[in-house]
Formats: sequence, structure tokens, C-alpha cells
Amino acid sequence: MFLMKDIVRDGDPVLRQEAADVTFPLSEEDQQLAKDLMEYLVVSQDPEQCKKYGLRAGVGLAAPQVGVSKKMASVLVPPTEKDGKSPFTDVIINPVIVSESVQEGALTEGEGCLSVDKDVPGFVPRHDRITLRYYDVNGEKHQLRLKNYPAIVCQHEIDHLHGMLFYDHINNDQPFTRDDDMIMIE
Ligand SMILES: O=CN(O)CCNC(=O)c1cccc(Cl)c1Cl
Ligand code: NI
Repeated sequence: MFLMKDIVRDGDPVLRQEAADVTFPLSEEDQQLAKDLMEYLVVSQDPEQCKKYGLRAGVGLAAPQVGVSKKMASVLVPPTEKDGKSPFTDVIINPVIVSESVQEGALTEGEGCLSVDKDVPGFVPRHDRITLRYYDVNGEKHQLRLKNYPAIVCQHEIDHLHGMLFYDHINNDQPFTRDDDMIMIE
């Protein structure tokens, strides 16, 4: 299981590299990596376990953040509705955004990253809607449209696979700048 000591922090070159494509069928090592990346999210989103293991909660975790420069990331968007169903959860492998809205979206709270120890306030302008193509651990191809929070989280994770960090997108002069048709996501 990954702990905070396993998380690579900003300044380590691995976070600024283009990660390598994952080959199928997954090696034992890559299968275990996928499990561990998802387990971190599940444990970190359980308040009791999160505290027990001293974790920072996460809704996504990319392989480069644990020092593995491969195109793999886990996503577990917490359930919002009462039905307790996650709007999107999977381990996304070799993900590609095949199309994206011109319209931007940003979280009103800004973003945080396990690999960035400091708070960096500001809106992180992203595409409000994306069409995501990826492979799951079984090598099955998926293509789906995501919008708002799930779309933001996937873009944050896919950024990690291309050596980008969330604050790269923040306008340094006016961090809370927004054009009037940017969708603000709670
Ligand atoms: O890359 C993943 N992490 O760094 C895990 C910690 N950050 C988050 O869970 C997080 C927090 C706020 C907004 C977004 Cl979009 C994300 Cl992703
Ligand atoms: Ni991150």
C-alpha cells in the first residue's frame, strides 16, 4: 500500500517527464501498480483509514507520483448523490483526450496535488467537457464523455502523465481571473 513517504514531490524530474505507454497484456508489476494506485484512493477517502495511515485524501493518483513513469492513473470521483455511486472510477491506461469543449471549467476551490506540498491558490482553467479514450487493466478500450468535476479530475491526472502540474495553468498575475463564460464547479 502506498503511504505519503512513497509520494514523489515537486522538484523530482519524474514529475516533469512524458510518461511511457503501458504495454498489454499488463505485467504482474503493472497489475499490482494499478491495484495500489486505486487502493490509495479508497483508503484515503475513508476518514478513519485516512487518519490511521496519515494520508492526504485524493480523488486521483498518477503513476509518476509514485516514481513510475508510465501512462497509468487511478480515478475515484466520490459519490455526490445519495445513491452513493461514483460518477467515474477506473484505472485509466494510455488515456487520450480525443475531443474537448472550447468552454472552460474550473473548481471554485482551486486544486491540490499530493506532489505539491504548498497550497497554490487560484482557478485552474480546464476544459469543462472532454471525450476520454483509455484502456482498462484488462486491455478493454473505453471511450466516454465526461463533464464538470469528473472531467477536471481526469485532466489533472492526464496532466501528470505529460509532466504537467496543476499550478502550471494558474494565471500568476490574476490567479482568480475567470472569463465570464467559464463554468465554476463546486
Ligand atoms: O493527482 C492527484 N493528486 O495529486 C491527488 C491529490 N489531489 C486531488 O485529489 C485533487 C484535489 C483537487 C482537485 C483535483 Cl482535480 C484533484 Cl486530482
Ligand atoms: Ni496531482
